Amino acid sequence: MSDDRIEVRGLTKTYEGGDPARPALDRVDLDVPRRHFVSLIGPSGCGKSTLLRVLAGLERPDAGRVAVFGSTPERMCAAKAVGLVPQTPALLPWLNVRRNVALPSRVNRRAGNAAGDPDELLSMVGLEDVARKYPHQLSGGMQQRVAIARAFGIRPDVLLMDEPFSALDEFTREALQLHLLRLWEHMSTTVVFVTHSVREAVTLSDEIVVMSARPGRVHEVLPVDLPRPRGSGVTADPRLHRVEDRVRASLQVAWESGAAPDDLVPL
Ligand SMILES: Nc1ncnc2c1ncn2[C@@H]1O[C@H](COP(=O)(O)OP(=O)(O)OP(=O)(O)O)[C@@H](O)[C@H]1O
Repeated sequence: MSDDRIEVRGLTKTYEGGDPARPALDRVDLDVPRRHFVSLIGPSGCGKSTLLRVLAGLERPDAGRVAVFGSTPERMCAAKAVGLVPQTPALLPWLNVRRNVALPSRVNRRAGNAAGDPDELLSMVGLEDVARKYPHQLSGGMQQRVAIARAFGIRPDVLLMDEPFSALDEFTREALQLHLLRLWEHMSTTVVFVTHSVREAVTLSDEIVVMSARPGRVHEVLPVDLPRPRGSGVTADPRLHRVEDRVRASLQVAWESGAAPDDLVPL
C-alpha cells in the first residue's frame, strides 16, 4: 500500500438484489496519485457514483482492495480527511453564506490541520460580497460555489465530487470550473470528479478514466497533457480539442462494448 496515491485493486460491487452476473463495478483497478485531479466519465449506470461512494467509505466492496493514501476509506472518513460534494448543494437555510462555509471547519475540524479561512475561501470563489446573504437569496450556481468553498474549508486530503455542476447552465458551469481550478491549485487536494461532460473533464483533469457499463469497468485511462495553471484561454488551446477527440472516441467504444441489445438502435 502506497501513501502517495489512492489504490483500487479488483474492486467488485453488486448491490443487494442486483444481478451478480452484472455487478455495478467489476474488478476495477485504479490509481490516483496524490494532488492529481482525476475525472470519471462513462455511460449512465457504469458505476461512477458507486466508485465514489466506495472511496468515501459509504459502500463496502464485495471483493477487492481500496487504499486511500495507505489507509482505509472508513479511517480516512473518520479522520475528516475526505470531503464529498454532491450534485445539489446541501446548504443550511438558516445560516448565512459565511456561516455555512465556516460550519464544517468548526464541527469537522481535523486534528493538527488549520481550517480554511471562510472569507478567503469565499473570495476565491468570487462570493465575498454575499457573505451575509442566506442560501435562498442566491442563484443555483452561487449556492454550488458556496458548497465548493465549504468542502475545501476542512482542507480534505481527498475531495470526491459527484457531477457538482450538472444542474447549471453552460456559462455558469464554465465559470465554476475556473473557480474550482483556482481552489484546487491553491489547496493541492486530490480530486476525484464525476462528470458527463467531455469538455469539463478535459478542462479540469490530469487524467480521465473512461468507464464502460454492464458491468461497470475501467475501459481506458487517458492523460490530459495540457499545461497548468489553466484559465479561461484553455478552451482555445488546440491540444484541448485533440484530447476531447480521444476521450469521445474512447467513450464510443466503451458505450458500444456495454450496450444492451435494446440500446442498439439500427440506423
Ligand atoms: N442503492 C442502489 N441499489 C441498487 N442498485 C443500485 C444502487 N445504486 C446504484 N445501483 C445500480 O448500480 C449501477 C451503477 O450505478 P451508479 O449510480 O454508480 O452509476 P453512474 O455511472 O453513477 O450512473 P449515472 O451516470 O446515471 O449517475 C446501476 O446499474 C444502478 O442501477
